[in-house]
Amino acid sequence: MASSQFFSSFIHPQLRQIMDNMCLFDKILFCIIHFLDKYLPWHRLPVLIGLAYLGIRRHLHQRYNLLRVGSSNGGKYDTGKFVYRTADGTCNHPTDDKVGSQGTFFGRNMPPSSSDYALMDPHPTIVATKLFERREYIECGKQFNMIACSWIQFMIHDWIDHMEDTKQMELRAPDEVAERCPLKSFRFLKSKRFPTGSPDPKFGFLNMRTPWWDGSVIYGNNTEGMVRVRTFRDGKLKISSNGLLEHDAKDIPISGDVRNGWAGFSLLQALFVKEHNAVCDMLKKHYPDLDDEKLYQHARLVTSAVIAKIHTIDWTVELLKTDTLLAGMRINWYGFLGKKVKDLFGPKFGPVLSGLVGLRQPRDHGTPYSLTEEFVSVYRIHSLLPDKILLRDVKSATSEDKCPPIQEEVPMRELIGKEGEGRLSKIGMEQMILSLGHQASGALTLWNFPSWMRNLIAHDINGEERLDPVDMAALEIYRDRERGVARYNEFRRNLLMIPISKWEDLTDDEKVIEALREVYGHDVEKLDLQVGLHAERKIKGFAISESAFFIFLLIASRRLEVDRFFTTNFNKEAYTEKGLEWVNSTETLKDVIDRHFPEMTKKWMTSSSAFSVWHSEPNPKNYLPLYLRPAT
Ligand code: HEM
Repeated sequence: MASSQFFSSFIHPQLRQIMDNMCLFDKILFCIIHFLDKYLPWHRLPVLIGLAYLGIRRHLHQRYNLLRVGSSNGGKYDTGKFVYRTADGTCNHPTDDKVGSQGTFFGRNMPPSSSDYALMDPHPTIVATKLFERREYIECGKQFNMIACSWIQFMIHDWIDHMEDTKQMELRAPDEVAERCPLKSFRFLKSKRFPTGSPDPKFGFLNMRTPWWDGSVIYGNNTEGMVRVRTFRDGKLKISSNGLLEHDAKDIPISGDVRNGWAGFSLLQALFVKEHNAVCDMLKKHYPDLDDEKLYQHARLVTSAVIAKIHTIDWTVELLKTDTLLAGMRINWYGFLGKKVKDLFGPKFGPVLSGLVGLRQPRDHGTPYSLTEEFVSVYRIHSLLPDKILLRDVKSATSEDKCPPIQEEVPMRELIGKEGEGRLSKIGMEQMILSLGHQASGALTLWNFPSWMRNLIAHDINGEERLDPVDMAALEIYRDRERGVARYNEFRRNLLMIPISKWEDLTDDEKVIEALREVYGHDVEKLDLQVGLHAERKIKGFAISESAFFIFLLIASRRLEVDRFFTTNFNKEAYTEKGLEWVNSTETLKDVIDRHFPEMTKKWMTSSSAFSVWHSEPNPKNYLPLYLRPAT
């Protein structure tokens, strides 16, 4: 009791109750990070101290921010019989065959919101109109390009998708904003709720994609999807002669996921189908006895691991451009001792020194794996999308040009769904990669939500157009509330962050503060999560908010350490020796682009990563220890 009072005196009053449930050791750790949050923000400290802070935070989030929702209803099985990934994500968890399979519950990082605000308070269309809608396109600078934007959609479609209900809901814009709304009202399907069979939480939502990092975005989420994309020859997947995705009789792309696609997304699917097929060729050359099934299975493991690695040590590093995160993400894959030591000794020194990949046993920290409602919410980042794509013309470039001149500006609307597929096939793969590479994505800030998405014809899981257009900006606000995701301040408290007590704690921008007052009055508790994440003052180098980042910190490691195929079965038997070499020698998206388009990056990319604007300067030399630096 006395120790409880002692520690409480250090802690913000609104966080004391959370701390009371911690063991003594965690209370001490919590006091350390709380002290730093108040007085010495971790991102201003030297890299090693910053890493220690993030290590403590990740530990606390693993203990207090992984909540189980419902049960998988699975059972024991013989892991020895399942040495490859299954089509629907079953048989990955070592003792429960259903964990992480298609159609299981989304988990949670915190309890469903306990606030009493009504579902329509304030009306989502008011929030969308007054705080979200793009007034003038704001770019995110040179840090993040349109390949990076397409990439994250490519990943989202690997991991998460809520099952819809058959019940419709209508949102009607209040008079106050109706004149300014492209849709005065719109209809959409509710998210389908299922009882969990347990009191806490009572209801949950199902994920229609497999949450594993298993490449389901190209391979499909079940047997039917897998059969659709395979050629059943030499392990390969279907691809058309122009290098882009093949299409069926209804002009729908043949790929693992076709919902809400656009040209940039389809382009990355095609690139990784090419990668899969190249892995098949390599394996067949070295192991001529492997049949179609084995070639497919090994190549799927290798390609999925390449995708996971690029996301970890290339994409995330561009999103969070700081030396601490550059080191942190490389440590996740290779460990503190770095790539050279891991190449020599393998994963034998444990997760900190040798990284998470190749661990002897998967670790789920007591909660079976799923992705979470809060994870979905922090990835609602549609403001990355611009209004148009600037097509660049290599043929008319001179030898002095660092960037090919603009040939045409294509509105985003024309690049989505079937129309987008048609445009992409005329543009061609090379010109599209190059154009997206040279174009910055949108910034994640208020008043930058694409206006064209406020009157959007969405596409269903079969790639077919929906009948009713939706206002995505308003729908995103509604979705978080419908699913019981905490509002901004409650979200922060649950993530052990200091809550805001006035608008000035969130931002220095007077115009934003005025707009927040207009929508939420003085009630900071009412602030919607999406608005808070977009309005929050950013850490230098971060494209996203710190509040969103702490969810990533937890989940980015979890996706690797919990998966049998990145831990116990990350070995020669599952991947083959040559397959492991392929994963090991591929570090970045640039490596993959170079493999398939050898001249492109040499000529047109000066940036350090294929995810930052290609004509930007390479990163300055950083001060990381040599062994932690990426190869140049
Ligand atoms: C042209 C490109 C895109 C289109 C047309 C599109 C469209 C949509 C639509 C219609 C929904 C479902 C809305 C609902 O009923 O709740 C959705 C959900 C979502 N989108 Fe996008 N999107 C695009 C790009 C992106 C990008 C770049 C991201 C970046 C991460 C993203 C992240 C998400 C997330 C996290 C969800 C929620 C999924 C869920 O509820 O399970 N989308 N998108």
